[in-house]
Amino acid sequence: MDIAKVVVDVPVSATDALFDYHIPDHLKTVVKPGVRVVVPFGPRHIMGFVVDLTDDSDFDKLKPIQRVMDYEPILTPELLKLSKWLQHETLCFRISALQAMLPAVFKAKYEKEVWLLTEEDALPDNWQRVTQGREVIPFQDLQDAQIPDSQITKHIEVGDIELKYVVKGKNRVKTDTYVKLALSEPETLEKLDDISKQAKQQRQALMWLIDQEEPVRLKQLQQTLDVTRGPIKALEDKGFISLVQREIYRDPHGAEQQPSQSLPLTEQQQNVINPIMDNIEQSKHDVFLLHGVTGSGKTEIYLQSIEKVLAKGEEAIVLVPEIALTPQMVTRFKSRFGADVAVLHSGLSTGEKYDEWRKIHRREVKVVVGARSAIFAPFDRLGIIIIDEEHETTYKQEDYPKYHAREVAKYRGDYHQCPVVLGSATPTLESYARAQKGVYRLLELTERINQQALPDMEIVDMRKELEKGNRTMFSDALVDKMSERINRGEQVVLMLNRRGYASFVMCRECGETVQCEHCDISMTYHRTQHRLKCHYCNAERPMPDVCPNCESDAIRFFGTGTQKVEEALREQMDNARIIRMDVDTTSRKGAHERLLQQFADGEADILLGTQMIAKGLDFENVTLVGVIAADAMLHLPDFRAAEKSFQLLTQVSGRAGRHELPGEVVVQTYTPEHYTVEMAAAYDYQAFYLREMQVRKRFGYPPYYYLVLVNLSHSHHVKAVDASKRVAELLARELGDDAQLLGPSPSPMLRIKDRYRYQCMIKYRQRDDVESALSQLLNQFQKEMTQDDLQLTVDFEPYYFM
Ligand SMILES: Nc1ncnc2c1ncn2[C@@H]1O[C@H](COP(=O)(O)OP(=O)(O)OP(=O)(O)O)[C@@H](O)[C@H]1O
Ligand SMILES: [Zn+2]
Ligand SMILES: [Zn+2]
Repeated sequence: MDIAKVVVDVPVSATDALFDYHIPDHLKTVVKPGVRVVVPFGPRHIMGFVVDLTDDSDFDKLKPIQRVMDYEPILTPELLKLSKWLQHETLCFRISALQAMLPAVFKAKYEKEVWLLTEEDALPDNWQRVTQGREVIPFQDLQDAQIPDSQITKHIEVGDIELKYVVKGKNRVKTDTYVKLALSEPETLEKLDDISKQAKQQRQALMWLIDQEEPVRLKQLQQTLDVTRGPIKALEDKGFISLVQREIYRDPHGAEQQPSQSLPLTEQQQNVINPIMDNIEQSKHDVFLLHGVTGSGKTEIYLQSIEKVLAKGEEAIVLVPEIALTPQMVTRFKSRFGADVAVLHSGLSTGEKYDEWRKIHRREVKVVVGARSAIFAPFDRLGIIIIDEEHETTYKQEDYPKYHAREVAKYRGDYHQCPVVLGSATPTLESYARAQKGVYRLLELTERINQQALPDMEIVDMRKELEKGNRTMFSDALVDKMSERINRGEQVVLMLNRRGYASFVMCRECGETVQCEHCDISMTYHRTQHRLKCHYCNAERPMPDVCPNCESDAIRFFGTGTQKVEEALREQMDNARIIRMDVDTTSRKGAHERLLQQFADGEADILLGTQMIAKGLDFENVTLVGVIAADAMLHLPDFRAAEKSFQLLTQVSGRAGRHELPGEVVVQTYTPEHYTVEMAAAYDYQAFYLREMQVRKRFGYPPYYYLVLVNLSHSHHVKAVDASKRVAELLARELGDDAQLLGPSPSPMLRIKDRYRYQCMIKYRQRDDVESALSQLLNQFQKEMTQDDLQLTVDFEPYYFM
């Protein structure tokens, strides 16, 4: 086969096809599906992915592949196939789909290095002339010496060498110094007399090294024997030992964990795990919806299912929402499966992500715990996929490809014939409805472990507080209960529902608010820097002293930011020790973990934070949860507002009373009569589901209809309006009879970053009714998108409507 089908790195629809290239003879053994190549394209050379090999082409006179970029496939055949499916499902470019599956290192600028895994003399002469005693050599040196690609591939395949990508700049493969004997054991013993009897440390180090089978880390030697650098240097100078640089993995999660054993399951847990285990045993693919109240032991179900999968010699993917990917969560997996676990999340540096990916690619780990993109882990013997907190909206990617990890999981589960487990205390309506219809298999855990009761939820009507004359942001009930806990040495979690709230600046004289110059939104006041920031475009400016409109000095900030709550809290409870967690206090790397650790160590009484503290935390000593503004997001222009509020209230109350001590929750709200608040307080998921389904049915929203959102933006308002009309016309003409077109209408945030934004929403039941219309739309507007400033996106199953 001497023709390669290549997806080239040019994201415009005219090029979104496979291109045929001739494979020159010297690259025959190297070019395989899943490797990247450099190919001529017009006047340039560009990168492309080989996705297939073939003998025939409809074209004669094919151009040749210029060179290869990878010497082993970086994508499996399954993932290549999946990229095609993604392209079709999300209407993205194939190249975007392929790139979404790989760590950023493959997109970034990088250099290649060749690492010797064998003794130098095992390599042919032409290699030794290049290596010259080095264990790591720049790839360029091989090319300069004109070593053929086919030879490189061969040596990689037999394991003589390994090729590594080094991101240019800071992220290098990380190394450490190792010590090994330079001579054989008898030679060493023979020469031992060269070392003076006084040099005890040198002798001791040498004798210890003789007993080691492998080179050891210098640090380990120094620590074990308590020797300084001097004696080591002396041994090296005398030719007894050599020091070499070896690769080590960055370990973002620190030291070894205490091993943990599986717990004997409760009867409910046993009933729930049985069907999953059957699936694993029979290599069957079902989608399970594990609906379990908070603290019901869902994680233990995941752990024991994975154990079974590993025993079968297969692999597991566990998805966890980004903000729940706390050290606590990671520890639960690492302590059960030790070094078999890789962790992938956005907090890692490019280099760290690449390290973790490589462990998977080389099959050095069997379990991946990660955020959304971990769904693309390049395993080839997948035995289970678990999505914890399946209702989390972060599983949907907002950039191209706009995929939902749940759908990718189902694709991969079907491909590998293995179970997919979706877990949540508050499943999405979509998933629960599917379970009701029998599309998913419903598994329920209705009790907490040890029959611990779910914490009592008290609803406080803040309007009544105001009537009573309480003008603070804390109700009397909340303050009393907080003091009580602090006096008893227990801890409190306080959540400010920040969405929809912020501290904005307003003039009390004329009512002027300070808006961002580029976006339709009030700027947010940041007390520490005494500056105003826009949360959409990051624009900043100093806090004005006088109103820009009327020059009055009565300009103040309003609203409830976490900083402001913290101050109020300090005023009201002067003996309380408070840790605040929000975007400002957690922006530095590792800060998130450090704050949680401090709280776990009892260094604070109150953990105050935004949504980011609602999930996954499991602190023994927390007996009170307070929610400051439960309804803050009930009224957002989003048909999921009620569902999201219900989920958040349930999640955050689940943080209390998870262990011996009983828990309590205080929910402050201005709309206590709203069914969402009432039903969340009663922990009545069923009732909420039924009620909310009626609403969805009445207004024609998911799960009764599918949605697709067409967003467009332009820097000229008139052009944006004009384009929106033409988009709507095309859609009205081309959509199937059963699809409903709504719009065009201005987006709720009309302007962001100086761009005017419009949208059309389509409701449909059959994909056939929308697919060809949307493809045509993208094709027709392609030219305007590349040549004019128009941006147009199609978003299936949208989560973001602003
Ligand atoms: N079979 C068991 N026996 C004893 N303890 C258990 C058992 N299963 C789970 N636990 C413990 O119960 C606690 C709650 O379990 P877990 O965190 O798995 O619940 P969860 O349903 O995942 O909770 P959430 O959804 O709130 O995060 C944990 O401390 C866990 O170690
Ligand atoms: Zn802005
Ligand atoms: Zn004013």
